[in-house]
Amino acid sequence: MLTAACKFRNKSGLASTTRVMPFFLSTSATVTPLCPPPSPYPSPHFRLPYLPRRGLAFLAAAASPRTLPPTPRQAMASLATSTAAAAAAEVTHLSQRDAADIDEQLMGPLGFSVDQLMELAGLSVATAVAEVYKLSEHTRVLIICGPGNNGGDGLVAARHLYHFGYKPFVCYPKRTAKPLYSGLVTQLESLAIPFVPVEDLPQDLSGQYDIVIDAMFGFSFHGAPRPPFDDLIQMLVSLSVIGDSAKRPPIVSVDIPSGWHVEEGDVSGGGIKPDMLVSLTAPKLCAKKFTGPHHFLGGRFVPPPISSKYGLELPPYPGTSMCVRIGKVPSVDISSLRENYISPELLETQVMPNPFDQFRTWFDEAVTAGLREPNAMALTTVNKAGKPSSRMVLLKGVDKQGFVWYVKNHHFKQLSIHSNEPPKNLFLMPSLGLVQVHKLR
Ligand SMILES: NC(=O)C1=CN([C@@H]2O[C@H](COP(=O)(O)OP(=O)(O)OC[C@H]3O[C@@H](n4cnc5c(N)ncnc54)[C@H](O)[C@@H]3O)[C@@H](O)[C@H]2O)[C@H](O)CC1
Ligand SMILES: [K+]
Repeated sequence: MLTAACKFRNKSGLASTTRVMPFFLSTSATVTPLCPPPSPYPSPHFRLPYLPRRGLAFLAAAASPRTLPPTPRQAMASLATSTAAAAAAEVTHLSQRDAADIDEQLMGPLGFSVDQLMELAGLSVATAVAEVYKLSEHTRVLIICGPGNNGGDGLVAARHLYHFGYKPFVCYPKRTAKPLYSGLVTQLESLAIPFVPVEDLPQDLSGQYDIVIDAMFGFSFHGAPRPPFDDLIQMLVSLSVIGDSAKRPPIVSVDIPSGWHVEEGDVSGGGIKPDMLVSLTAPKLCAKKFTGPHHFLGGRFVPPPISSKYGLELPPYPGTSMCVRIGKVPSVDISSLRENYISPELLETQVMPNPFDQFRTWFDEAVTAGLREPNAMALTTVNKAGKPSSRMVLLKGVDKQGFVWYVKNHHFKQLSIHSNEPPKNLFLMPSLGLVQVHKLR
């Protein structure tokens, strides 16, 4: 019997297709030990014969691109970010002065343009948001942008979030009449991203948005916030006081929680309490006072001359990631871990008549999607007393005659393959949303 439900997305995570795998029943139980394979896989290895299909049934499970689980690569990146977080106990925090100095040097002798840095900063914000707040539960994102570069980071993040599948809304009340900013606005308009005037925002943002990004002020903020940002900050403060985090959109602050003193933090104690902070280049001193669950670093552009001049101790970015978690990894509520599967139909006409051909196609897709060890399968057997046991083995081949896998010699004795109950194998291909169960008689 072979069952599978599959949703597939390509490496970029932007395209998806839905697949089904037929059940099939076969008629007899035989397991043929084959010639010992070459080292490093000790003998014996076994081939389950291909047997004629008796019937077909279908399991349906699929999802839109918005609800797909992370690819293995993303999962590994998350793991790496966590590992990096643990390793980065001591991270440099910058004064306001040093932050501004570094900015000047990057855009002076080090040859960067503000557009470049802002693009990378905004991309970091978008990727960090997407890493923590999955599309399936957080679709509508309000980005509140200030008049300076922090606001520019927000505009860039809005564009990337749109391309990641989120639905951004932008509140940008004090527009800067420079080509960089008007270009960013035009880009968002071309994506039909709504610009929401301050007066049209509801006093309580919790009903209309799933995430609020605070891109009002960064490291050049000083004094008390002037209108309309004073009211906007208050709106975010009222959100933070809703005790039940499940009932309010999380607040993500870009570089600095707006209204906080850049070095001293939330001096009055009545400021924004963001759930997530994405520090850019390096955390500023105020980040020491950040107590939310998610602190990320972004702005993967710091060249060695800056690192050595300022003695920057920063965690390494994992792989190709644009952000890295810093600080403690929050403990996960295991019961809340779930994927939402929307279930369109799965049609018999969409699958290949021969389930082994179908398996092979999906297996190749799993490899292409970067799944780690897609040939790992759980093999379950039942002994004569009816006691089941499972172990992980590696698939070493599949053709029209069956599946081939290896186990060590002494493990073979424990397989109980000659009992009445036929062996089953199980493939878990989470990045494809695929579980395949094979049972042969
Ligand atoms: N190297 C980097 O890390 C990069 C960071 N980026 C981002 O840029 C900001 C800093 O940008 P900057 O334009 O210097 O300042 P702000 O965005 O913080 O805001 C300046 C803006 O705000 C006005 N303002 C200041 N105080 C107040 C106040 N009390 N009330 C109202 N308005 C105020 C001021 O007049 C200016 O108009 C950094 O944090 C990062 O987010 C770059 O994008 C890339 C390089
Ligand atoms: K901010």
